[in-house]
Amino acid sequence: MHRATLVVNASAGRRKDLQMLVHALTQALEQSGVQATAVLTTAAGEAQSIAAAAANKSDAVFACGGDGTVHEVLQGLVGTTAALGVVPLGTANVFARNLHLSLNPIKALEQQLNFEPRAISVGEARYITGESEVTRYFTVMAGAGPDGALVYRLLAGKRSKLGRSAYYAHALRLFLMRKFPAFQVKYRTSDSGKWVEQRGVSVMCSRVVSLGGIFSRLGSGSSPLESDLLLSIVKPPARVGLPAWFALSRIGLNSQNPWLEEVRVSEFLCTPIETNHRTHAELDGEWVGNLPMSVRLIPQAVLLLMPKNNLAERMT
Ligand SMILES: Nc1ncnc2c1ncn2[C@@H]1O[C@H](COP(=O)(O)OP(=O)(O)OP(=O)(O)O)[C@@H](O)[C@H]1O
Repeated sequence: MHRATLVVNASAGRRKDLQMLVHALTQALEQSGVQATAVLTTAAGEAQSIAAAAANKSDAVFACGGDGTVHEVLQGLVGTTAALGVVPLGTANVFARNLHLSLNPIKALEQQLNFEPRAISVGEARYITGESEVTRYFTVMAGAGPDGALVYRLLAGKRSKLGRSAYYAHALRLFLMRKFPAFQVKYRTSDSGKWVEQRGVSVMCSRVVSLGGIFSRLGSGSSPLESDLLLSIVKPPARVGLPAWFALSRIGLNSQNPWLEEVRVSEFLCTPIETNHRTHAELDGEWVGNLPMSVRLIPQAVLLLMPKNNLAERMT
């Protein structure tokens, strides 16, 4: 690695020492012989264009923030030759945890100086915003239903102030108390290639081993190295399906849950059934809008800094 850009979410987590930290991160790169540039965001959504502009002049672009920052930086890097790196400064840091990165930002950066770029597949979601179709990529998860409603309610600034435990408590209450209408889920199985139709009150498509905290077993067991998508569909009614999903996943009995279908797919499409009800969708923990949404896997879409040789297998 000769040149690296740090894209820093100036509002991630609850850091008061950000300026000093950015200086220390830049120094750590320079001391390793890497020419470093740091750019701080000034507004939500800006990390994407900063990363896209940095991609053609950097070997690696580090998303310094939480999963929302990784998500934005990813949008700017798909299809480029710059590798994605992560410096965890967020609240949940699910992607960084799944990469087995230290949660100490400097240590995480130093770890990745010994990593190598490896092409990974990413999810691609398409949905409508206003009049236009939007395409976005994800590395942690895509979901619709309760998790979409959760991130819709917990807007970014408020969420950061809440911290992890308050966030989980809020999530649990919302999942168990709110009404969630059924929507249609159409998916193509990765083994037979057949299209199957199902009704769901929640879909979750995870690309990581663990979503962390109370979500750790809900949509777990996938990896960014896998060449298909792991889809978890909770079947209606929500008042039975959602508590059963929470309870049985905690004790490792997902396979015994009659209200849960876990299937490996190459693509899926979620469409509302009741037009007077909105079903919220999220990507990597960021609210993106309402159903309909279609999702597929884009092979070898982006380079990710990963442990060398067999250490990478720890992600699977
Ligand atoms: N300068 C900024 N001012 C306000 N919001 C910003 C700024 N830069 C980035 N954001 C927004 O902050 C939001 C949250 O960022 P991020 O996900 O990185 O942190 P987090 O929520 O603390 O971490 P995690 O997602 O891991 O829990 C993102 O939606 C991003 O668009």
